[in-house]
Amino acid sequence: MATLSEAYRDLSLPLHHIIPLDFSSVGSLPDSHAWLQSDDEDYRHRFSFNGGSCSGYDGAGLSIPVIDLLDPNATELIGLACENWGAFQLRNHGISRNLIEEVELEAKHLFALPTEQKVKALRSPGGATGYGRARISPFFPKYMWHEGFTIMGSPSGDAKKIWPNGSARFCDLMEEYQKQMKVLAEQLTHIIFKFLNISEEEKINWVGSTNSTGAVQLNSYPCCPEPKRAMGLAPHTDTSLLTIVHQSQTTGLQIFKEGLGWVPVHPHPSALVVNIGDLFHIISNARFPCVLHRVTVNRTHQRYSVAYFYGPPVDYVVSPIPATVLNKSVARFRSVTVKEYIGIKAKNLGGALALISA
Ligand SMILES: C=C1C[C@]23C[C@@]1(O)CC[C@H]2[C@@]12CCC[C@@](C)(C(=O)O1)[C@H]2[C@@H]3C(=O)O
Ligand SMILES: O=C(O)CCC(=O)C(=O)O
Ligand SMILES: [Fe+2]
Repeated sequence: MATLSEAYRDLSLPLHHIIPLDFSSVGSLPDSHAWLQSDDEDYRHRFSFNGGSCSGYDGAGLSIPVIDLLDPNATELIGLACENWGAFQLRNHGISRNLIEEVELEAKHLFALPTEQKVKALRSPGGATGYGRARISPFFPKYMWHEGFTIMGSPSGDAKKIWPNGSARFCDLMEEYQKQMKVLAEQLTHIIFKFLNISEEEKINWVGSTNSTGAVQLNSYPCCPEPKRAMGLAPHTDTSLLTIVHQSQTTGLQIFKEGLGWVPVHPHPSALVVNIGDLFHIISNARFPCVLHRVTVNRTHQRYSVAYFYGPPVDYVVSPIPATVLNKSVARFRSVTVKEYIGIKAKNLGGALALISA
């Protein structure tokens, strides 16, 4: 059984799309990081989303729902949020506040290190884990105001390069976080299957298996001298089945909603953000949108987030589930292995779903 890291092995990126800027050494926005509004809009159109205003938001406070996992109607509320928004915020999710705060603190320590120390764990061109720019960097004309650290399973190989004498605490916390996030992701997957009326026979046999895939991405968006012309994380959809995000108390995350434009996802101290990724979009036969999202930056507050990406084993064949196909009478996507889809997405990003449409 291939691993998630192996799925990325042949999808090599040039070093300039991996090495982040030394943000501490610049006092003004370099041209390489100065975006025109059209850079973002052009890209959004390539995802074939129509309507909505890109810059102005007049949604009168509308945003994704905040759902309590202990609510007796949680299944219905979560299912409707997936249909209407492709995302929601989740309270009473069962992950201890202490663990989340400790993981955020480790991320802050890591990103506060001098660049020469962080680049010791630079992601290699054919690698999947370690320090670097977002993988989507080559699809955009400008670089993002962002640095990331990707973890798949034990981060000890990368962490030891940064802290040769003491990486145990970082590693233990990241492993515990992945363990707990996996349980939550499985619980949400079961809830969503129930909402979709997926019967026992159709139930996907990998949920709860050791082969499901998970990855953690620590994200940092440093304070930016010209935030209006910079981009934290460019518009993208996640490749996962679903993604669970903890955001620090600094605004920046926005999701694109037809008719409304870019809608902010305000940090809620006790909530995690859950969003539908491409794989659930395929499985649900497009009943759930895979939500397009981006991150803006600001002048005074460094922003952090911790994203957990959950998906089936990489050899698993993903296709619209018959119960959901019935609703639309025809399957909108052909079958594809997760590994094959990762490869198509790495070459086509927003065009990947169109390339597997049936
Ligand atoms: C499992 C993964 C999803 C991700 C690629 C990765 O291998 C680890 C990093 C993830 C991330 C985080 C920032 C946005 C994103 C599009 C990217 O460039 O790297 C996602 C990737 C994804 O969802 O495809
Ligand atoms: O920083 C955030 O809030 C979102 C991060 C994100 O979209 C990602 O890691 O894929
Ligand atoms: Fe994302």
